[in-house]
Amino acid sequence: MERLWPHLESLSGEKDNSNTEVSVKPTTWKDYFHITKIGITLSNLLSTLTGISLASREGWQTGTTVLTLVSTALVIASGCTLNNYIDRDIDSRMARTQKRALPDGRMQPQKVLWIGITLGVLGISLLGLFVNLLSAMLGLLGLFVYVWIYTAWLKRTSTLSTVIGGISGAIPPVMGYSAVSGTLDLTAWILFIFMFLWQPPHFLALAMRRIEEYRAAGIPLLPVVRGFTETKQQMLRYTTAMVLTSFLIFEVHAAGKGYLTIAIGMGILYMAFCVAGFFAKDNIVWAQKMFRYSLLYLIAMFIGMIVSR
Ligand code: HEM
Ligand SMILES: CC(C)=CCC/C(C)=C/CC/C(C)=C/COP(=O)(O)OP(=O)(O)O
Repeated sequence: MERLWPHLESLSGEKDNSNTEVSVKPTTWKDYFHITKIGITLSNLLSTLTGISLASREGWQTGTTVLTLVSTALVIASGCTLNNYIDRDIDSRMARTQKRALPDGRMQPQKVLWIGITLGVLGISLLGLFVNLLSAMLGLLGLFVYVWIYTAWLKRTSTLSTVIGGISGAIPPVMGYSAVSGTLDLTAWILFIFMFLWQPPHFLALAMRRIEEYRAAGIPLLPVVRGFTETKQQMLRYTTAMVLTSFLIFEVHAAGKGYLTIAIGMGILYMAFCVAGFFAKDNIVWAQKMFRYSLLYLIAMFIGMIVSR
């Protein structure tokens, strides 16, 4: 295992020397939240809530909603914690990530590994025992794709990492939907495709903004390998497909006219932002705005789906 995936040494029980270079500092209570990437966990939870809402047309079931949110949060937090564990070597090479608890020596890798495993076992068990088997299986699939396929393998080796990683990011809303409906119907698939398509423009904007750091860390992202023009073309393609998919949520009567208004307005603006990128004087400033807009767009769309029936 060591030769193929040197960053996974402790999984095989071998000695972990990854942060022996840095002094061991005391762990703060905040570190326990931050290793779960609390911002990403909570935003994924909003997507789960949206899935629950779309499937709850007959009215909310409070028990199922609370149980689904708590157990899905545990599964996502598990994925993020295990991502922090596996990525501790590359995280120490980038300014954005080197102050995290592991690269900074505030937590021991073995401890983080066990926290990640415990959260995952707890979340999947709760889903399987108290929600349904389908949502538990989806959680397991999301965890597998995010931790093993994306983090341990593709992130270090291929520009396809973010596209394949997008499968895991598209699963939480479907977990919410299937927790209530018990099925994977057309609406569930549309939701999945919408979230899948949202992610490449979201992340490619960040990858452009931080290109020098990613290049230095040796991560083969699209802007690093193919340059800015190709990246902008791909962002426009994904965004166009995502905006068209967003209209289908109205077409299948999963959300109402209020939602459609938001989808059209915010969608056209998103595409206009993408086109503006080809004329941008400063690519980094443009990319920064695109990243922020990707988050604003998603929050507005989720609120539209939840509120407009
Ligand atoms: C291929 C999939 C994805 C990739 C590669 C990705 C990557 C990233 C990265 C690297 C950051 C850190 C930005 C920074 O530190 O400056 C980030 C931030 C963020 N992402 Fe994503 N992301 C993905 C999917 C998602 C999904 C599915 C959601 C929500 C449903 C999401 C929501 C957010 C939010 C809210 C932030 C800002 C808050 C924070 O950094 O804690 N991302 N994303
Ligand atoms: C069900 C389940 C577990 C779903 C996973 C949901 C999830 C956490 C989605 C985010 C996907 C993703 C690729 C984030 C970036 O990680 P990164 O390692 O590129 O970010 P970093 O560079 O900031 O560490």
